[in-house]
Amino acid sequence: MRGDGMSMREVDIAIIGSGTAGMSAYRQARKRTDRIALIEGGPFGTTCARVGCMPSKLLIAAAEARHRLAALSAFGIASDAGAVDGRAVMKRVRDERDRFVGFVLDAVAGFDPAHVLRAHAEFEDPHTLKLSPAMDGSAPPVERVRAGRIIIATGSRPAIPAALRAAGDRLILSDDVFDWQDLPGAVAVFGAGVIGLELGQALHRLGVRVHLFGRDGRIGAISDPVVRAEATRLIAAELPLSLDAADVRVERDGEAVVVHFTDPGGAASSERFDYLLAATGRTPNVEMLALECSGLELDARGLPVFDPQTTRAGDSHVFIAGDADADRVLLHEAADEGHLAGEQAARYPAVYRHTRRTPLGVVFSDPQIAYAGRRHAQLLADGVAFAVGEVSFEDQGRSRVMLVNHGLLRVYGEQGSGLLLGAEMIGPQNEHIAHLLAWAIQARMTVADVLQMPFYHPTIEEGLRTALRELLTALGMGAAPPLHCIDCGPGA
Ligand SMILES: Cc1cc2nc3c(=O)[nH]c(=O)nc-3n(C[C@H](O)[C@H](O)[C@H](O)COP(=O)(O)OP(=O)(O)OC[C@H]3O[C@@H](n4cnc5c(N)ncnc54)[C@H](O)[C@@H]3O)c2cc1C
Ligand SMILES: NC(=O)c1ccc[n+]([C@@H]2O[C@H](COP(=O)([O-])OP(=O)(O)OC[C@H]3O[C@@H](n4cnc5c(N)ncnc54)[C@H](O)[C@@H]3O)[C@@H](O)[C@H]2O)c1
Repeated sequence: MRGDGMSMREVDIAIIGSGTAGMSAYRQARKRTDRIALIEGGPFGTTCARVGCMPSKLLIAAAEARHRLAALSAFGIASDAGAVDGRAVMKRVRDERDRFVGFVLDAVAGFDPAHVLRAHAEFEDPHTLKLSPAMDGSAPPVERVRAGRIIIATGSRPAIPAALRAAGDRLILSDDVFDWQDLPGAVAVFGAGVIGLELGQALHRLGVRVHLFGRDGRIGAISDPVVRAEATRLIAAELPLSLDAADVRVERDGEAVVVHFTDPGGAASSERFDYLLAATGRTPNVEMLALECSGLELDARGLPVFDPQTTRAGDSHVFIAGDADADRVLLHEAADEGHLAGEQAARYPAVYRHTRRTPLGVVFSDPQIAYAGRRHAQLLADGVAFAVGEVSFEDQGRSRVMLVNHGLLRVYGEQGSGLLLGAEMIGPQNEHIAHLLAWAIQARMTVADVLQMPFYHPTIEEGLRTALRELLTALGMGAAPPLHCIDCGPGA
């Protein structure tokens, strides 16, 4: 503290944001120094537990439970169950969400209280952070923090296109959904990306009237046009989907939100909803950081230029981790980057490059959308010579047995080396197949190597084997498998 009325705390490392990345950074930095400030301006508990991964999966779990009932008659089982008690559904989502948040709060309570500052932080100069009251109004314990190293772990927030603001107080974000006391009657979901697809389908399956509006034909962050076409077909077969609607206009009519649009056939439509959910992407929380005072080089988006293998911004003493860097905005990547940033900041000026994990992403729609390794668009952009193998799940044995036989998986292998490069897919329980593939790619296995691994019968993984065999043939490294090969087991 300084004695001139300008209170200042001097630390080795200041971490801005105590989400997943910030907490992970704190744990690493704490191993090497006791002079730390972990500064949090919003609520503790992390985006993932409060309004992200966990509550969304709770809502999806309820929706899937009801959806399975619809398949019962096809198995010869009569059921008149399936009435949805919206209040009970949302109570379980909130209760379980609170339980997950409680675990995070317990972890924060275990941190040294002298390290934790409730305040909003922004740069005053490259080594000084100016503190102002936190979101809950609590006054910061000091006015400034002066730090040898600074970690930016400020997360992201929903990006809202101006045109959607016409919905006024009926415009909602994913954050709002998890505090609902009951399910609404009708919701227009804007954005057919990851959040729009997960929440839109879940609400539809819980009996809410949903219309999913996308843009430019994009769906679920899929880059492979063949997989995207299959995903569009499957989702459109279940709920109203407009990925290419033109002249979209939003207006309020009393308590209702009205969406006017022209469908690809040229027909003009208007539809009324209780709410408009904006799921139109997320933007990193950096513009309130006064980065212009940080001395950092910024890119065209105003984000610090950084190295993902060190998390270091340029050759500075500043590190950036999690959604704030807009690089890989996923939970396990935020945790990894926080770990890396904490370790590097503590070691600074000795900074070492680390190999990052193989990319892996899962959209918890049904069927699940997933990717592993390099995506189709990236392979094309990088000019890689690659071949493709694919399998449809329509006739895949185990998928048919379970009546989940929908979707398509495409795997990519490198010409010449036969290395497995990546995959994109929509299909049953594909979260597991995507993991297997990401692990194989990280282990630098060839397609032939993966085919040497055991495949149990009858499993959905046998579908992966079919795609890999086709890929091996397309690479010129193996004979075409016989149609319905019997050593694979029936329906493999
Ligand atoms: C609906 C939804 C579902 C999701 N589902 C999944 C999923 O299934 N799987 C998956 O991998 N990922 C999922 N994600 C993404 C995942 O939640 C994020 O990638 C991850 O939580 C980001 O963590 P973070 O530490 O970067 O940010 P956060 O957890 O948001 O932490 C940032 C913290 O910084 C604080 N802060 C910001 N600015 C300041 C400042 N100036 N001063 C002080 N404090 C500040 C904030 O208050 C916040 O506490 C989902 C996201 C959403 C929204
Ligand atoms: N299962 C998961 O891992 C999971 C779940 C949820 C969120 N997340 C993370 O959160 C991030 C943000 O999710 P998101 O769904 O908001 O972003 P997103 O980038 O996945 O999708 C946003 C979509 O909105 C569309 N869009 C933009 N403006 C529009 C408009 N005016 N009208 C209609 N469509 C419009 C875009 O074309 C895009 O398809 C994801 O990229 C992901 O990394 C992950």
